[in-house]
Amino acid sequence: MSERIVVVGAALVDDGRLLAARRSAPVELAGRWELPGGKVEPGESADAALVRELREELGVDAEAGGRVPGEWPLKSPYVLHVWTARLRPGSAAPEPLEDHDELRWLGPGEIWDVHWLDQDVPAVRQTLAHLGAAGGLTSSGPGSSRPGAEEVPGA
Ligand SMILES: Nc1nc2c([nH]c(=O)n2[C@H]2C[C@H](O)[C@@H](COP(=O)(O)OP(=O)(O)OP(=O)(O)O)O2)c(=O)[nH]1
Repeated sequence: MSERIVVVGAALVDDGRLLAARRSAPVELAGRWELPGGKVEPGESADAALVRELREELGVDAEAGGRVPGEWPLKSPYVLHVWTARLRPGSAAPEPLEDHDELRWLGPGEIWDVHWLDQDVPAVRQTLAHLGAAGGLTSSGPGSSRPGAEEVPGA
């Protein structure tokens, strides 16, 4: 029997930008970018895990929104679920306290400027579609960079 363990990743959005975090460990993931988050513990809800992980890793007071539809396989036995999240009023700004050595807030035209973990690319793409449908971020995918495409002239 194979047991799956859910890793929750946060699509933390603030002021129309998505937070990306560069992993500092383990060595095979170091230097690549991900959605901050971590493993859901036994008996813990996914949204509670997300809030806990964001507090531990980034020092922020966040609240979970909704789950982005989909599930992405990571190294067995892990699977990635993505939840939208936002900072609560009065939260500290995120800092790379644990697991990461750099953070970047990415605007709609910058999403693919960072070297996401390979396994995160489809999750990020789906997250953008989800956020775009909700009136949030929009961006074209990796390899289809169209500078300025998201700018709507003449408003
Ligand atoms: N948080 C997160 N982990 C990811 C992503 N993509 C990806 O492959 N992973 C992997 C890295 C790790 O092997 C695993 C999650 O581990 P973690 O180290 O972030 O979780 P954690 O804080 O609960 O870990 P732990 O040190 O307490 O055991 O999933 C992602 O976008 N976000």
